[in-house]
Amino acid sequence: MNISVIGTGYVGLVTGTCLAETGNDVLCIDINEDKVKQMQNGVVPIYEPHLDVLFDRNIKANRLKFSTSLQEGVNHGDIIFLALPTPEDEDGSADLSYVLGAAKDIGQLINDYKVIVDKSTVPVGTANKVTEVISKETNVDFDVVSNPEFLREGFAVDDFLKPERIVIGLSSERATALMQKLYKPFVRSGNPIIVMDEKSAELTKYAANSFLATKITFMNEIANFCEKVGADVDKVRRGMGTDSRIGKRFLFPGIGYGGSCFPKDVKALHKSGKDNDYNFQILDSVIQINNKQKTILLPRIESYFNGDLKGKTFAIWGLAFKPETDDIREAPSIYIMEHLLKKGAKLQVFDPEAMPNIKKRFGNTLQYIDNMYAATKQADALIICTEWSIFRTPDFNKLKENMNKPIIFDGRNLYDLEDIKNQGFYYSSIGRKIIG
Ligand SMILES: NC(=O)c1ccc[n+]([C@@H]2O[C@H](COP(=O)([O-])OP(=O)(O)OC[C@H]3O[C@@H](n4cnc5c(N)ncnc54)[C@H](O)[C@@H]3O)[C@@H](O)[C@H]2O)c1
Ligand SMILES: O=c1ccn([C@@H]2O[C@H](COP(=O)(O)OP(=O)(O)O[C@H]3O[C@H](CO)[C@@H](O)[C@H](O)[C@H]3O)[C@@H](O)[C@H]2O)c(=O)[nH]1
Repeated sequence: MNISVIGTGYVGLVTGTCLAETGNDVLCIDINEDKVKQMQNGVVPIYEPHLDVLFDRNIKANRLKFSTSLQEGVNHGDIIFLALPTPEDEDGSADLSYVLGAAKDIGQLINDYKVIVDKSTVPVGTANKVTEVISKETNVDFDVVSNPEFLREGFAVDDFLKPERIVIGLSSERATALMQKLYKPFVRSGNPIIVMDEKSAELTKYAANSFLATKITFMNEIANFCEKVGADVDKVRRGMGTDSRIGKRFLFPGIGYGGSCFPKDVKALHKSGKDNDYNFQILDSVIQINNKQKTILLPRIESYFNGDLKGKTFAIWGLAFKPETDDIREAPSIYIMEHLLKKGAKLQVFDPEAMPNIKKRFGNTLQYIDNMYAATKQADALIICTEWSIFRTPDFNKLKENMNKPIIFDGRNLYDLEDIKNQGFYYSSIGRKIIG
């Protein structure tokens, strides 16, 4: 099939590449000329594991192409995916200007039947809005489909190729047949394509993300309580997670959830509630608790140094909002670093992939070190914000040699308490007793 994807970010580029991988002829459109040039030159503009192999293969096979021209995109695709940003607006709602703007432009450009697919995360009722906007511009026949995306950054290719489910919200038989045909190769494992109405599909996405954010937040509260009463959240987590009704995943406490999705999606669902005369009390709490959790290490660090951080040097390991991505959107590291800089601290930072993005935001206020050990030289403490695998088994002797004092504040609970005690570190983590 001929497919167009409008927007080549984490979702659009993965969607386009994976659809080319199953034999479709895909044209990806982006407004960012530099990005399009890079892709036309065979360069993947984001860090996403395994994407480069598929990207290369499909460009070579002539199934994956790039352009800045929406007109070309509209002419090319039988199915046109909208993978555009839906960032948080000032009032917490999802900003639909990118999606509705593209819908209007498409309406002015179509001249034969198209299926327009909302891949972006959009509030209930958006498919109707997209339909209205396009209808105002054209009399040509078209269908609008809601097809929310559930991929995780860092695992995006695998999640797209082997999805646990595909949710499709639509009301037209013609579009149903096309979407079923498109997704057939991805559900060979027996995982379902779940077809429903547009509104339910739109809400499914927000419900899933908000539930996961709530699960994490619940565990963060349990962790905070563990510290009050002397329990160990790692043990509690294992004790709970083995109950199959609860499940082992997404029970890891830490310095809050971040990223380009959970923070904005929880707020957008909360706002949708308000707009429809429903008060999502649980989400209100989740938002507030997570805001606090992001900076939970700061009072501990300040109290350890008697409130005086001026001139202190901190090594920061992990800047991305999670491992295996270069994405720093709503990363807890940002909030921690901004606070420490305000207090006059010097920060020596390291991340395997996210340093260029952090540099765009922080400029030369940070010392960017391209080696995790070198970042700890003369540091008064090490602060861990992201659980990259390479941080899991460090050479503790090297750390002790490098640092002024062996002190670690760990926002991701990477180390075993007994091990770290034997190594002679002061160690403060989340929901576990302080060592040292
Ligand atoms: N990132 C994720 O893991 C993820 C997962 C599932 C769903 N989503 C949702 O998917 C949507 C896209 O997210 P993302 O992370 O891929 O965004 P992104 O910011 O990484 O990418 C968006 C792309 O759209 C381009 N763009 C903006 N305006 C355009 C226009 N008018 N025409 C063409 N291109 C345009 C930008 O240049 C950019 O390349 C959002 O609604 C998000 O909530 C994201
Ligand atoms: O036990 C856990 C699991 C995750 N997190 C944090 O939660 C955030 C989100 O993590 P994750 O869900 O792995 O990453 P995303 O790439 O943001 O993916 C989420 O957001 C996407 C965008 O909507 C959805 O498509 C995915 O299904 C959903 O998992 C990160 O800050 C993690 O550090 C925890 O603190 N504890």
